[in-house]
Amino acid sequence: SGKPKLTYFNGRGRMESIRWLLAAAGVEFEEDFLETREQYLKLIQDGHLLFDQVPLVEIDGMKMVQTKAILSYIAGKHNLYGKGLKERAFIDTYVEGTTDLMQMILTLPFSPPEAKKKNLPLIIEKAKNRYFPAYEKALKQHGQGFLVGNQLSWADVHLLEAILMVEEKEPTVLSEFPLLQGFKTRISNMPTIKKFLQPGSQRKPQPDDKYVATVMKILKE
Ligand SMILES: N[C@@H](CCC(=O)N[C@@H](CS(=O)(=O)O)C(=O)NCC(=O)O)C(=O)O
Repeated sequence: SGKPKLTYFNGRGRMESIRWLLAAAGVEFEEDFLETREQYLKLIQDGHLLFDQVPLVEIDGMKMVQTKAILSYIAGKHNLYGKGLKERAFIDTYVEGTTDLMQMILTLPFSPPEAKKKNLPLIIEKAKNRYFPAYEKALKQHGQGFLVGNQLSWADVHLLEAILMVEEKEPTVLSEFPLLQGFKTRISNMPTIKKFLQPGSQRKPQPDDKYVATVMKILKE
């Protein structure tokens, strides 16, 4: 069908940033949800998972794995990777920061209850005192509507995803960051992103116990 095909569990995990970026680029995609360990083992036996891991994205005749490689490919293909080496370097830097922040949140549901209780406040503290101040400063210094250059990039999409994810845990997290508040409104209202934020889109809900149990069952972790 020509549309990229995403193979992953029916939940956010590492694949959610790929859904965001494809949606922001206005690219329709199909999804294959892993529900059983047999499905996962068959992908491995058929030689589709280079490192026996998902996300798997079939795109342009390639079976891509490794989330960052997939995201970079999509960003490069859809003009979301800036203009030139320096803009791309800034985008990579900003994306690594939001990756570090989102990775903390991603692992929460798979942590034991006492770790969850301890780590959530630490994540909010890092968001408020390390990550969001950095992006507030970046927006202030760049003085444009976007983090890099004068157009939407992978960095903007990734930061919006991270802001919404932290707000799900702490709704007032942007109260000290006026530029990020404006950024959130501006980027959320871009047509392709606005559409992805509407109910009924392929955006996934927060992970619940069922999701965690399914992933553990499939991966036997
Ligand atoms: N660096 C890889 C890591 C992928 C990864 O660890 N995937 C997990 C599933 S999840 O963490 O995304 O939920 C997996 O397939 N684990 C199976 C295994 O590592 O044997 C990426 O970014 O894609």
